Amino acid sequence: MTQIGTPLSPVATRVLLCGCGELGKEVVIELQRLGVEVIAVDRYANAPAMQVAHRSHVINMLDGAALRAVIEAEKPHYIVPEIEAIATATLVELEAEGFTVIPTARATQLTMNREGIRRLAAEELDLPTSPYHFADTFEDYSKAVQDLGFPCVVKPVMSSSGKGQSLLRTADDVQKAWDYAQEGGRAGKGRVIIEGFIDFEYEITLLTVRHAGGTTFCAPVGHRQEKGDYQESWQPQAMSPIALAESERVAKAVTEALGGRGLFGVELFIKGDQVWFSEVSPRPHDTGLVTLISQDLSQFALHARAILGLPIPQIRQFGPSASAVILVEGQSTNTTFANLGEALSEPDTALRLFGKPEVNGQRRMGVALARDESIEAARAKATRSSRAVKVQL
Ligand SMILES: Nc1ncnc2c1ncn2[C@@H]1O[C@H](COP(=O)(O)OP(=O)(O)OP(=O)(O)O)[C@@H](O)[C@H]1O
Ligand SMILES: NCC(=O)N[C@@H]1O[C@H](COP(=O)([O-])[O-])[C@@H](O)[C@H]1O
Ligand SMILES: [Mg+2]
Repeated sequence: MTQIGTPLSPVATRVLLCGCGELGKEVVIELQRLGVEVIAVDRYANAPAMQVAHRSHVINMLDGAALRAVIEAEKPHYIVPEIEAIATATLVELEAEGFTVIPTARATQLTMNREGIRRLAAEELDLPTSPYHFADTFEDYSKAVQDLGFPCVVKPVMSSSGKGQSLLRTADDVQKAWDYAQEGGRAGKGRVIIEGFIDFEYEITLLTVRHAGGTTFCAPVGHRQEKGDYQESWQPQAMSPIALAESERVAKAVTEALGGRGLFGVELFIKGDQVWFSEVSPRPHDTGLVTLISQDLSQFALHARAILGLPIPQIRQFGPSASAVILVEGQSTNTTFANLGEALSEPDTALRLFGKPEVNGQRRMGVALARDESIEAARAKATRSSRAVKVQL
């Protein structure tokens, strides 16, 4: 039987979050609402999720010994990865020693590296993906580009939010895309994936939750990306019944292969009735921020319920909804957000300001949310709200 003990007492139910950005912050809030004791871990102090957790630790999460030390000291009932860049080999060891990793240590290991998840999806599960090659050297990379032809996409195998990613249109792009991929990878220089370009009509994230009662899909989330980074998302994305059924088949297959309990963001490219698997996050997805206004149980609430083994009898979708990011560029540790009266002047709008302590370059610092009569109206409203926010560095 599922039970939750009093936080900060010997019977507490303890969750340790690895990664403390905007997505983790909302997961922590949902866990706090259920009376869970939350320990937040990230590489820098005052990260968003740390500000709402019971306590926090600052460590290099790619350092297996440091990660193990924190986990052994805190003895969490659930370890919840929130980003990809973690010493996942250590998570595999800890799981073998009896710790529970959400959704599974293997899922975090396979998705940390694009090669792991791509080979699983395309070669083991036989799911449709873009054609692809991996390369470690400029020479192999050039051959791969030649084989796939233009346009094609190159990404470091370890990166996220579009870091190090380029679209190659002509031979002139080959050298600079390589140089950028070598700079942009989160673990420094190394292997890249080269993918054939999929000329999709639209792309979706199919939020899929594996919980005690089975697998449940949210309504599809459509989104728009720039340079591999999400700008706006909306729900529901209109789809043909065949494309939706195929999307659910692909999402079911990949999440079943990764196993465990939790919410997954399955990224898919769609053209007519055709569906390609792109990648999957074994955790809430940035484009799923829209569910903070579009569903009674957001993707974060669903993750919390799934982790704790609680039921998810129904997910209520509230109709056309959208999110638009608040991107900030510059350098500051004293950012302020003004003109919020205008940003929230329309009905059915909401804001999340993440509380990130620093901007250095470009950073996602908040998101505007809106509901309306149509997807077009909801997108326009969310974008108006986002643009109304005046950021002072
Ligand atoms: N093979 C492809 N064909 C067409 N578009 C692509 C391809 N690969 C990536 N893209 C575009 O770039 C976006 C980002 O790619 P991808 O999801 O692989 O990057 P990411 O760095 O993992 O991003 P995130 O961490 O935000 O999910 C996709 O959502 C899509 O818009
Ligand atoms: N696409 C993945 C994604 O959106 N991840 C989210 O961004 C945070 C890092 O933000 P930062 O780079 O501003 O520190 C992560 O911690 C997570 O919440
Ligand atoms: Mg992606």
